[in-house]
Amino acid sequence: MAFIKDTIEKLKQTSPAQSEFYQAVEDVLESIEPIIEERPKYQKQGIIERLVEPERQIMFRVPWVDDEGNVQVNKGYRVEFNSALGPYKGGLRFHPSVNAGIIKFLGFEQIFKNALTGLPIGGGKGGANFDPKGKSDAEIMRFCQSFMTELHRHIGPNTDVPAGDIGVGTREIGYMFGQYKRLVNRFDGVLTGKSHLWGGSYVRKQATGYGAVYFAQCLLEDSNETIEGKRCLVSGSGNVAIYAIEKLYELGAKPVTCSDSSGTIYHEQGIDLDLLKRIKEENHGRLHEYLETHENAQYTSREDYPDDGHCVWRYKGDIAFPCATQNELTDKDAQALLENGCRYIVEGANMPSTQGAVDLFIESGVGYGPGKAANAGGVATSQLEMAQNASMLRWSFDEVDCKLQSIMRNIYRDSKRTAEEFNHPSNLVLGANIAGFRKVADAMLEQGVV
Ligand SMILES: NC(=O)C1=CN([C@@H]2O[C@H](COP(=O)(O)OP(=O)(O)OC[C@H]3O[C@@H](n4cnc5c(N)ncnc54)[C@H](OP(=O)(O)O)[C@@H]3O)[C@@H](O)[C@H]2O)C=CC1
Ligand SMILES: O=C(O)CCC(=O)C(=O)O
Repeated sequence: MAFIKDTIEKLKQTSPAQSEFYQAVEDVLESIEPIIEERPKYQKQGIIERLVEPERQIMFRVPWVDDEGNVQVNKGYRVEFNSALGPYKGGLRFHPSVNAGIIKFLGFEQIFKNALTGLPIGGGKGGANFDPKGKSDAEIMRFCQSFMTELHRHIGPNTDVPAGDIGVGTREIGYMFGQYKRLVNRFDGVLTGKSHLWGGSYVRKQATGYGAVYFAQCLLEDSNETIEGKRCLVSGSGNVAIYAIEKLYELGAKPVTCSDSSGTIYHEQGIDLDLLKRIKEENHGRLHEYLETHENAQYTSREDYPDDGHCVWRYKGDIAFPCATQNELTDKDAQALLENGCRYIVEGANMPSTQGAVDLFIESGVGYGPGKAANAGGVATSQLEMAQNASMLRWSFDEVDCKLQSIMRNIYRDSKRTAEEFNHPSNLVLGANIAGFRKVADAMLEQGVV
C-alpha cells in the first residue's frame, strides 16, 4: 500500500538512524494494511501519522558519583508514546546499548501489547545507557536516585507508570521508589514491579515468563498437543527466562538451554533452576559459573561461536522461547530451528526475531507467538499491581496467577480470532497487530485530533 510505504519513508527522514524503531513500525504497519483498506476513516483522521510519533519524548542527563569518587554521566530517556487507552505504561531498560531508537521501538511495541491485554493502559518506555554489570550496590543506588531525580517530574500513578525491563529488577525499582517518595512525599503506585513487602503484587516477578508459557499452552492446545514432555530451548537467563523455565518444569517440559551475553549453557539433563537463580538472580553473576557445579553441561562462549545469531537456536528442541533481547534470533537461526524440527516459537523478549526470521516462521506454518502477544503477561500483571495499589488492597498469589492465565488466554483468542477474520488463520503477527491497533485507533478517533 503506497500510503504505508510513504509513511515509513517519511519516518526514516524525520527520525534518522533508528533502525530498530523502523523495524517495529514496519512490522505493525505492513500487517494492518487490510484494516486500513476496510476503514478509510483511519487514514483520513491521520491515525497512522499520529501513532508513529510519540506524544512526548524526554531526554535527560543522569550524573552520579562512582565508588572512586569520579563523576559519571549517562543519558536518560522516557518516551510517552500513546495515552489513548490509559496512562503511559512500560518498563525502564538500563543497558549500554540504549539509545533513542531502541526506546522508541520498545515504546511503540508497548502501545499494541498493552492494548491486547484489554486493560486501560497506554504505551511508554524509558531507560538509560547505564551498564549495571560490575557496579557495586551503592553505585546502582546512586544511579537510580539520580535517574529518578529527573524522572519524577514526568510520572505519576495516573500519568505514567514505569516498571522494569533489561537491567531493572526489584532492587532498582526499590531504589527509584525510595527516591520518588522522598521527592514528592507520597506513597503511591507510581512504579510497578515493587517488592511485595511494600506494595508490589504477587506474581509480577514471574508474570512475563509464566505468561509466555501460558500463551504457548494455548498455541499447542489448538493442535491437540500439551507442553508436557516437550524439549524446550530458552535463551537469556534474566527475569523472563528464569520464570519461563520455572513454569515449563511445573508443566512437565524439559528446558535444556539458557544464555547470557557472554555465552550459552546446554544441559541435556535439564537446566538446574535453583542454581540458575542463585547465579543470576541472587548474585548477579555470569553463566559460565554453572560449570562449577555441572561439569557435564556444555558452555559455548560468545567468542567461540563464530556465527552471527545465537548458539541456543542450533540445538534440537520442540519449542523455542527467545527471552533475551531484540534481534537475537537471526534468519540463519530460524532456518536452523526449522531444519532441526522445532515446531513452536514463543517470544518472551521484545522483537527477538529478525524480520527475515519472522517471515520464515510464517511461511513454514510453525506455531509462532509474537512477543507483543506472548510476553504481555508482565505488563498485564503490572496493571493488576496498579489496581491493587489504587484500591489499597492486596490479592493472593493464586488470585493474581488466575487472572494472568485468563488474560493470556484472552490475548491468544483475540489474536487468533482476528487473524481468522482477516483470512490469515494461522498468522498471529497479523492477528495481534490488527487486534491491538483496532483498540487504540478507535479510542483515538473518539478522542479527536490530539
Ligand atoms: N521484565 C519484564 O517483565 C519484561 C521483559 N520483556 C523483554 O524480555 C527480554 C528480557 O528481559 P528481562 O529478562 O527482564 O531482562 P534481564 O535483564 O533480567 O535479563 C536479560 C537477559 O538477556 C541477556 N541479554 C541482554 N542483552 C543481550 C545481548 N545483547 N545479547 C545476548 N544476551 C543478552 C542478559 O545477559 P547478560 O546478563 O549478559 O546481560 C540476560 O540474560 C527483553 O527483551 C525485555 O524487553 C518483555 C516483557 C516484560
Ligand atoms: O510492566 C510493565 O509496565 C512493562 C513491562 C515491559 O517493559 C514490557 O512489556 O516490555
